[in-house]
Amino acid sequence: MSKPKDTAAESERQHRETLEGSSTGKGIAAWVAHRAKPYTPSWILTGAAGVAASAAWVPAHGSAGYGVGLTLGSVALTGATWWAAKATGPQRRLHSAVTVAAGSSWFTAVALSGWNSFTFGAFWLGGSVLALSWNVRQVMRRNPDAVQVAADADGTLLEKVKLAGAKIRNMEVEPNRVTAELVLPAGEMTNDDVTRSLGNIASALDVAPTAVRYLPDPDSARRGDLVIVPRDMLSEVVEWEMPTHVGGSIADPLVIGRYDDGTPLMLWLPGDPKAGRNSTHLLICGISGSGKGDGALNVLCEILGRRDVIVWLSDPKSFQDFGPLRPGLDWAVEGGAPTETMVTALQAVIPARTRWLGAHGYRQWTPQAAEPQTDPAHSCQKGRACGCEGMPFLVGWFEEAANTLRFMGEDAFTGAAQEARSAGMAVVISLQRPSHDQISTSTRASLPSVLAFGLDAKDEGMALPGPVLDAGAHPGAWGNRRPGYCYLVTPGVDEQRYSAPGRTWRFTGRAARVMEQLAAWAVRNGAKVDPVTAKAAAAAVGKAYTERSTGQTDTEAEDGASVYVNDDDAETGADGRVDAEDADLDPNAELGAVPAAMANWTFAGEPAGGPDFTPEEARAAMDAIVAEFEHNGVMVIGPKDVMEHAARFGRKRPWVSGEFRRMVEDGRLAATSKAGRYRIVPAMAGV
Ligand SMILES: Nc1ncnc2c1ncn2[C@@H]1O[C@H](COP(=O)(O)OP(=O)(O)OP(=O)(O)O)[C@@H](O)[C@H]1O
Repeated sequence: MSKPKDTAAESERQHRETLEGSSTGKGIAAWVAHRAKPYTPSWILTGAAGVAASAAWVPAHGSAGYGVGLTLGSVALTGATWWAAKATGPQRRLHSAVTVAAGSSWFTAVALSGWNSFTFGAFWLGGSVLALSWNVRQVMRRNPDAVQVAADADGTLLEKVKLAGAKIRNMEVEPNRVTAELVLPAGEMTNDDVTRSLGNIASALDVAPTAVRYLPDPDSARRGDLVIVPRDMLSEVVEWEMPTHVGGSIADPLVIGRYDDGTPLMLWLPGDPKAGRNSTHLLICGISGSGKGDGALNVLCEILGRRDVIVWLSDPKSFQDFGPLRPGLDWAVEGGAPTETMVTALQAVIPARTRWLGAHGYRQWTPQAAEPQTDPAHSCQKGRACGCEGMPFLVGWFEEAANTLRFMGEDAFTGAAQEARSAGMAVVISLQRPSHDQISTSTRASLPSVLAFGLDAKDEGMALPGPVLDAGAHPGAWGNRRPGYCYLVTPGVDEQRYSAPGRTWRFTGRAARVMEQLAAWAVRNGAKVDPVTAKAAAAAVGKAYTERSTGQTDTEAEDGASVYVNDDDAETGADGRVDAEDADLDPNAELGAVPAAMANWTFAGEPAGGPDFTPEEARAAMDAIVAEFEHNGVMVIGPKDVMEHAARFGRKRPWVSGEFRRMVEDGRLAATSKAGRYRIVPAMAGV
């Protein structure tokens, strides 16, 4: 056990003592004095300060040097208190510092000017309030629930839940947490037996199922810590106020709520800061009403407050929740074709970004990569600083992502996700249900982090890793009855915390105004897309990116993008909107000559009534259709999308398929990783 000191047990002993006493007249006075005794130190100290200040007044009176000394002493004492209390909780630290600051200021005032109506009033009013505030803390420190649980969690409890023979070695009782070190009988039981008994332990102690957790000792099959958190400290709803670290780096923690013991709930998208690994992708999941939307807002607001990150976001829900933040996003699209285009661009920028990072000596993205490259150790030119523009971290965010994942196809997603982790990119995917019909096992495995809100119990296995569920995590117990309750599994957080519930902050109407201000801040002070990413995106999807609508006015990056002609970076695209008819087309296969049978399809048997286009006119019409798609920012298409238009001049599906092949040969279309879908090569890329 890490903290042998048992403050709750001590407060319990004091509590028992205060209740003891007799009921005779003398006895009652003695009992009152006895009960009041634990609360007297703060009052005695207040009185002592009064006496000491009166004594100090005599020599101090009228001395300027003494006045300066006292004032400096008061400041120094407050500073020392703040420093000395750094190991305690934030509330205790603030309370101590405020008490010392108020007390020493008052002492200085009396020492210099003596007793008058002001110093007297401040003494009895201020002194009483401060003394009482410490008494209140004393009362609150005792938590009968924890004490009761500790009393119950003895050998009888273990027998009741069929763990007879197990021993409790140490028991630590904190205000709202009991930690019992369990040692199981050698050769008879394993940690798995305790895991299986967690529900029974919760039932025996009459606490919530999620209040009991077991953290097995990784070095032993029969030892571990049984943690019981009797009172739900998360039941209080806390409103979101503002991001925690505006102007900081995306490498600083994103703080999105708190755990049940009050510590901050946080994650690092660029990866574990201690281990220095590659970035992580995040799955946010939870059923409707579980608070997933507010949870996502917590994460996104934290991201947008950082100086070195840009966000591409797809939201098929038409920015219902994210509306106020939209101007702060580098690129924002709704669902359907624009999302498909964004995914294509996201895949296309990966190799360009990885190449740039490698050329500048970064094995992984760091905040330094986002700054101008003035360090010769991070230069693309031998022996001297290159001065290249920095590359901000890129977050690709896909709301209601089940369709997006289907568009991309499993292999395309897992491959891209893997590569993106070393390209200074993180993908955030939000899903209502992480079930097998929504997300495949391998796609799930490529998302190392998860923020799981209340779920359907049968989806728990896909949401959280087995050991976290074994340790007592149970999001299925919440459903949508505990909005904002969540489990966070992510690199950088102590694994023992994975099974501890947390709660995000709630967004209310008032938050919209702050979000607008945050977006405005991001437009002015946040990162702008770097030329490498912008050019790779423009090469892949052209105007869909360069003419994207955002709240940003800086078009520098887009200007740079328009001269980019290297198409290698944009070789792959993705989608899943493939007709059954096209599914067996292999877009990557060698495009041989058009089959003989197809040659005859051309323009034969056109329906009567269709415009009488010559082959040349029909081809020109086809080119115009593709140009129209490009003009509208739809950069990934398939024969199905074109059919409706081609039918108007009497062309059928085989003719359209033939035209697709011609355009691939001409370089106007490029195959994507998905059968039957093609990326329009931006007209400018061939300039
Ligand atoms: N941390 C929280 N504390 C308390 N209430 C919350 C919290 N987060 C969200 N809520 C409330 O829960 C309700 C549902 O939240 P939210 O809309 O975020 O859920 P959701 O999972 O996104 O649902 P849907 O998918 O239907 O949009 C809202 O009334 C919201 O105010």
